[in-house]
Amino acid sequence: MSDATKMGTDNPTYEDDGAFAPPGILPVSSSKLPGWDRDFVQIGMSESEAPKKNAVVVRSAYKQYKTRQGTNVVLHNFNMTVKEGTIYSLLGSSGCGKTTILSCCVGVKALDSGHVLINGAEPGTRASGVPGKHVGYMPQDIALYGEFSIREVLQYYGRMYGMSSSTVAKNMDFLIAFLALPKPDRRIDSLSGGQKRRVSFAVALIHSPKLLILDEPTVGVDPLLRQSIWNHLVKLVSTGKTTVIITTHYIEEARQSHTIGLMRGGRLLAEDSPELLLKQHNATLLEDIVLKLCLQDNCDEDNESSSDSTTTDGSSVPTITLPLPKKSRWKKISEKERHSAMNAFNLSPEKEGSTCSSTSNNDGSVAQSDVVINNNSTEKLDPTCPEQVVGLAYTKVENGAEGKADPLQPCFDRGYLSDCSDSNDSSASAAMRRKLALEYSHEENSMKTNLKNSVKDSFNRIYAMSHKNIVILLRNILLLLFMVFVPASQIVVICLAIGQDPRGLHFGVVNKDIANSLNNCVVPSGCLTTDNFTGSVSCLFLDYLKKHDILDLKIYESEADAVESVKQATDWGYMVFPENYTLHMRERAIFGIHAEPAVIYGSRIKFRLDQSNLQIYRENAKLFFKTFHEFTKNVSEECGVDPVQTDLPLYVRYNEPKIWHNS
Ligand SMILES: Nc1ncnc2c1ncn2[C@@H]1O[C@H](COP(=O)(O)OP(=O)(O)OP(=O)(O)O)[C@@H](O)[C@H]1O
Repeated sequence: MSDATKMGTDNPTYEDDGAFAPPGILPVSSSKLPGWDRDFVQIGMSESEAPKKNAVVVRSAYKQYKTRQGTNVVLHNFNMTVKEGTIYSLLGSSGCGKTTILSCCVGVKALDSGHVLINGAEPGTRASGVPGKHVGYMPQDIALYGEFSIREVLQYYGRMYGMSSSTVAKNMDFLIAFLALPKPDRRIDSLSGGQKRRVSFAVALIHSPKLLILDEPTVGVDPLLRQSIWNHLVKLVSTGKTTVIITTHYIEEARQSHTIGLMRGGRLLAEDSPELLLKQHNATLLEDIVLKLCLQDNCDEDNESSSDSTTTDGSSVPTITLPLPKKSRWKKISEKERHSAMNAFNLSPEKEGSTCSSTSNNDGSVAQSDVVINNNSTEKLDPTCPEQVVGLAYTKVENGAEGKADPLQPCFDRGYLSDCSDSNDSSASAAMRRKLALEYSHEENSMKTNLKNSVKDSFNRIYAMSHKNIVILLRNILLLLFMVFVPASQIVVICLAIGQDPRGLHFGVVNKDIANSLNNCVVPSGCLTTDNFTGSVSCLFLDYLKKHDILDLKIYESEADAVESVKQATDWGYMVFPENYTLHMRERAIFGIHAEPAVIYGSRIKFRLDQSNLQIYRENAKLFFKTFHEFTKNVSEECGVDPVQTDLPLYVRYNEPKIWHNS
C-alpha cells in the first residue's frame, strides 16, 4: 500500500488486494468480509456513528409520461429519504418507477411536481454536486462508446472527473480484477451485455464518488461476483462518506442495505431498515414482507383509502398540494389469487384482515395501522437531526393546523435550503430548518474558488470530450472522410455555382445596321465624327461585349427568330441594333443635344432579357450598362471629347472600391 493512500489523498484509490481506500482510511481486505448469502454483513452502526445529514431527499414526487395511449402516472406522491453513508435499496416490481426516480435524482429527468434534494440542493445546482464528480450513476441502459476499449472508457471518465492518470490506472486495475472484466484492450462493442453492464458499473465507481446511484447493477451477474459487489458497497459506505442508492430485483440481497424502500405503483409503501421490517412483520424473508405489503396495498385500493405513504420517521404523509390522479394503473388480483398467495406464505386470514385496517381520517390523513411500519411520532424531536425537520414539517400539515401547503415549498423553490427563512413557520421548525441549512452550507466555497473549480471542471470536460471525439473519428475512417470532405466539397460547389460570374451565356443579336452582319462586321477605329471613319458602330459595341467573355453571341436574321430561341431556352435574351445605327450614332455624336428625335431614336439598342433566372437577368442588365459606359467613354476619348459629355447621366461606380454596411 502506498504511503499516500495510508495518509489519505484527495482521490481515493483501490488497493491491489481489492480493498477500497477513501482518504485517510486504511483499507480492509474484501476477503475478510463474510458472504451475504451465508453470513450477512453486519452493517448496523451505533447511534453515535449514525449520519446526521440526508444525502437525498424526495418529497411529494409526481411524474407522468404522456403516451399515445394516454397519460401514464409513474410517480405518485413519492417520498424517499436517504441518509449519508448508507446503502438504500429501492425495491419494486418492473415498471413501478424505480429508474424514473433515479433519473430525477441525477437530473436526467425532471419531476412534474414535488422535490428532489441532493446534498440539500436541487440536482443541476452547483451545491448539489449533480451532475459532476460527486455522483456516480450506473444507468439501466448501457450508454458506453462502442468504439472505445474498456481502458479508454475508464480513462475517458477519469479525465472527465479531473483524475490523474496514475489514479485512474490504479483504480482501473482494481475494478478490472474486481468485476472480472475482460482484457482492458477489448472494445466495448465486442463485449456481451453482462460484460458491458459491469463496465458501466466500473465507470460509476472509477472516480470514487460520494453518491453512487446504481440501477440494477447485479442483473445477470454471477452469484459470487454479486456477493463481492455487495461486500464492496458495504465497505464503501462504512466510511460514512459514501452513499449508495441501488435498485435490484433480487430482494434478499437488499438485506445488506441500511434502508429498504419498497415501491409499488409509483409510491413508497414502506421505508425502513431490513431488520426492523422483518421484526415488525414477524417475517424471516424480505420476500414475505414485499408480498404482504403488496396485498395490503391492494386492500387499501379496495377501500379507496388515502394515497398517503410513509416517511422515514414513520408518520404518514398525506397528499398535500398535488391534484393526484387515481391509481387506475394498479393491477387488482382476484380474491382467489389473494387467498392462494396468503396460503403459500403462511399468512392467516386474521392477519390478512388486519392488513386492511388502514382507514382515512376526515382530514385526509391516514389513521395508524400496520402499514405504517416505523412510527416514531412519540419520539422527542431532536433539533440537530435534519431527518426530523422534514418529519415535523409534514406532521404540521397532517394535523391540518396551517392549511394544505407544503411548509418547505418556499425553501425548495430557491433550489438551496440555506437561502431560506420562513417567518410563518413555528420557531422550532424554523430553527431546525436553519440548522439543516447550516449543515449543508459548510460545503459552500467563495465565489473565486467556485469560479476556479468551474473553469477546471470545464477544462477537464472539454479535454476529455475532445480526446474522445478524436479517437472516435480516427476509428471511423468513413466518418472522418465524410466530416472532412463533405464540407470541403460543399464549399467548392458553392464557390463554383455562386462565387463566380456566369460564363458563355448564349445571347442573340439582330443587327439591322449592316447586311450579313456575321461576315461583314468590321470593327472601326478612330473618332466616329471624322470623315474618314469607316466601319460599323454596332460591331464596335459587340466587340466591347465580347471582351467580357460572359456572352456567347449568336446572330439572328430576324427578331422573331431571336424571340423563339429565348422561348426555347436556347438563349438568355437578345439585342437589336436598328437600321442605320452607325449613321445615327455619328450624327448624335456630332450634334449632341441638338440632334433630331429620329436620330436619337435611331441610335438606341434594344435589349430583351429572359427573366426565368433573376440572377442571370441582373448580371446581364449590369453587363450592358457597364459595357455601354466603357464604349461611350472610349469613343469620346478617341474624338477628344470629355467622356462625361457622352455618358449616360448616371454615375455608377463599377470599378471603384466597394462600400459596405457598417454592421
Ligand atoms: N420515456 C418514457 N415514456 C413513456 N413511458 C415511460 C418512459 N419511461 C418509462 N416509462 C414508463 O414508466 C413506467 C416506469 O418505468 P421505469 O423505467 O421507471 O420502471 P422501473 O421500475 O425502473 O422498471 P424496471 O424494474 O423494469 O427497470 C413504466 O411503465 C414505463 O413503461
